[in-house]
Amino acid sequence: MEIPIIGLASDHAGYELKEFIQILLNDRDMSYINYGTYTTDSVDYPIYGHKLAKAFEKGEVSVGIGICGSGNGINMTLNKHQKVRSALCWNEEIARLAREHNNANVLVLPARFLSQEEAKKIIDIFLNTPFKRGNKRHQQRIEAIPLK
Ligand SMILES: O=C(CO)[C@H](O)[C@H](O)[C@H](O)COP(=O)(O)O
Repeated sequence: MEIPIIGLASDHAGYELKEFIQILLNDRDMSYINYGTYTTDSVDYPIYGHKLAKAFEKGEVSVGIGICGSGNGINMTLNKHQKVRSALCWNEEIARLAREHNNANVLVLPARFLSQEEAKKIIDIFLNTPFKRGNKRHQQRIEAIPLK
């Protein structure tokens, strides 16, 4: 089984949650690369969303976690990239569906609207739920997303 390398990216609003996530991943001996931001100074989320998406497209990481205040800005940025299916998840059920139905490869968290404990549960669901690979309708819909 492929051991995932997780790419992390956030703006200033997501910095603290990203720090927490790194502790969580360290505790679990999981590999990750942090693409910034590296301080709480105000920055623009597109810079970090594009960094994470490019790393994903180059194969440096096989799954991503993006974070900003509401989640919307970094999610919009990530989804501009053809190979990325980024899902904004604010509870466990949305995270489970993002994997089972959408085969999302990047999880986006809204840092200003989640506790660390909620984020931890969402991350666990996202990383451990498989796509319903044999399901024709979900597969067809995913294949129809990219612009031809
Ligand atoms: O893109 C966003 C909103 O859709 C993110 O939540 C940003 O983190 C947020 O806009 C940052 O806000 P700030 O007032 O500059 O801290």
